[in-house]
Amino acid sequence: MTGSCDGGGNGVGNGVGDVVLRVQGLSKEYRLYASPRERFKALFGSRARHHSHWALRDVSFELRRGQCLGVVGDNGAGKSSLLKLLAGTLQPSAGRIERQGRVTAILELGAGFHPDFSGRDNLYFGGSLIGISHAAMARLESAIVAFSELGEALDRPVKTYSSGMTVRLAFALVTAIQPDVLIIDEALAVGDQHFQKKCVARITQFRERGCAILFCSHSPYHVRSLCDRALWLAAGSVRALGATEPVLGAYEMHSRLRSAPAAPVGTSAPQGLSPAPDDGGARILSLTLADLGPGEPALLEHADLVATIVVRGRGDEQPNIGFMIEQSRGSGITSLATHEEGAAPVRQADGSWRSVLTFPALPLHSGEYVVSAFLFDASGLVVYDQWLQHLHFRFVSPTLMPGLVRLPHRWS
Ligand SMILES: Nc1ncnc2c1ncn2[C@@H]1O[C@H](COP(=O)(O)OP(=O)(O)OP(=O)(O)O)[C@@H](O)[C@H]1O
Repeated sequence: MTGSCDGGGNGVGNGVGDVVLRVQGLSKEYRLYASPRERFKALFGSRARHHSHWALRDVSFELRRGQCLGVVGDNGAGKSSLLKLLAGTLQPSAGRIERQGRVTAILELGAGFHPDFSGRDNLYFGGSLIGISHAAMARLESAIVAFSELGEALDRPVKTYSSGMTVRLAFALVTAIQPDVLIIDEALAVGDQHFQKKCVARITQFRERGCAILFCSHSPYHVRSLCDRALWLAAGSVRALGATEPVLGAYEMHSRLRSAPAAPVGTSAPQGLSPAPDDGGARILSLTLADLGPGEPALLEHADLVATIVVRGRGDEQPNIGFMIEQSRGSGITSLATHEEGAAPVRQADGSWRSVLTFPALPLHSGEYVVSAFLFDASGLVVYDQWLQHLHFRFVSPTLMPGLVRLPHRWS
């Protein structure tokens, strides 16, 4: 499920500053056999009966105290293999991993729980697997139980828990002790919106106290928000490593080229609308564009683009709203968010929140475009809801020149 291990004494910190994780020449070979029979025969013979698949080849990097490294890459690039190697649940075929201090991994939350044991018994059982002694667990138990909010369910067998309850218990357990290195796979936060916020708050708090984080994600937004460095894995090798923005910019360019042509044109159906049932939590209620005329996609009949987004927040929390314009087939053009610009949504009489975003004299050339809306929490880290590529529109620019966007400019 998850793990913690104490890498103290491995020597990373011996006079090497504040490096807490050092990976050198790390490689992972998976051996693929044509059949179980071939695998069995390989145990007794000297002849190689497998095909090799190198999921990772010669990966090297360092992580320093307080740093957050985002790992990105296409499907199959080797991200999960890397995380499992760092967590110690997989053994490398070559290379070295040096750790300093406590390393905790949030991977496959709850997978190691015993279904017939109660939640409480699993705390002691699971705790012992991640280096928390019985005595230490007795001290931590009440805080873990409080964080998981499981109440009396704690004494029921885990097999009676919903998946949300299981991950709440697992998250509370593995993060009960602040690690020196935290490894997070994809899901930054787990469970419902309320628990997601708690998870993000705990992770952020760890980071503020100097915990190094290695975070694997398909969400460039989260990598940008959280990470100061990024590692791009391509076919098992390091394609780029460095400051977040240049690495992500290069990775996004690669993704765009790979996936073009992108979204289908001509539909105004709410694609990507959150499939979650309405549980009364925060969500986007509407996204509209003013002055859309007839046609498919609709023609924007005004030089200004005016988008109105109405959302439902959580309690009294001030939500944040994001908006993105993309070409219908091709590149993103601009993304904006209220928390980036100090432009708080306005509370309406019915309790909803509303932002109106105006692009005066829309500086785009003629073409077909699509817009998306996002709903964030107060911090901008938790994405409560997103309506991806929700509305397509056509725009005829007064400019006759070719291109995509009229940049601010000056002739002299
Ligand atoms: N147990 C395994 N046996 C054989 N091949 C494997 C095994 N696990 C992963 N692979 C292969 O290793 C490569 C890297 O897989 P990995 O899961 O690490 O990639 P990933 O970047 O996490 O992908 P995704 O984003 O799709 O989760 C892939 O080609 C995958 O098919």
